[in-house]
Amino acid sequence: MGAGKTTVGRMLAKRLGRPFLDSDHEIVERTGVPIPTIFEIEGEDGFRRREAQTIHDLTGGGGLVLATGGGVVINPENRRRLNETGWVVYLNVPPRLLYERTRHDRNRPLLHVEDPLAKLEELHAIRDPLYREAAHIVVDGSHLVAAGIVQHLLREFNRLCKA
Ligand SMILES: Nc1ncnc2c1ncn2[C@@H]1O[C@H](COP(=O)(O)OP(=O)(O)O)[C@@H](O)[C@H]1O
Ligand SMILES: O=C(O)C1=C[C@@H](OP(=O)(O)O)[C@@H](O)[C@H](O)C1
Repeated sequence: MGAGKTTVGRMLAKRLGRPFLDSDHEIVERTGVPIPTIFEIEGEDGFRRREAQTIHDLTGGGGLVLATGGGVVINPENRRRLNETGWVVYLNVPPRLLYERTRHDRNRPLLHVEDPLAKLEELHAIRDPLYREAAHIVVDGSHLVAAGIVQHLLREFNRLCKA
């Protein structure tokens, strides 16, 4: 949901010396069309099926930093798969800031509504417990400096690996 996962994920991957992948980008590559077009032709259900297949295909091998679309947690199998195959980070950003960071971008079909802030508030309320269920680390993504979030994550990964 425009929480800053690309910014933070790329920086983290660089620090870890691992490749960075983005599941939405992979879906666009596979279909050859932008995400709003998938929603138009196949509806949200069609997009979610492609998303689940992509998550399945990109996880399990390890050795990479994967950014996922904000709705990936709706599907219990996605939550389980992500949680069991890697360290999952929930980058939590309040709806008002999500709105600020996404309002110039037309690439999010779920936000093509009259009141995108209200939609973000609704989605955040529904999804927050699901992100927490899937995640090993919950981090405040409203931090101003992405590098600070990355430093924090590196310390947390270290702690988890030693536990
Ligand atoms: N820590 C941050 N502080 C301020 N702005 C940020 C931060 N992280 C991301 N942004 C901005 O928010 C927007 C969305 O970030 P991005 O990383 O592309 O999000 P996502 O991949 O989750 O959609 C971009 O304009 C980016 O510059
Ligand atoms: O929140 C969602 O359900 C979605 C978020 C989008 O990704 P971002 O999290 O990058 O916006 C994209 O996967 C799709 O439009 C659906």
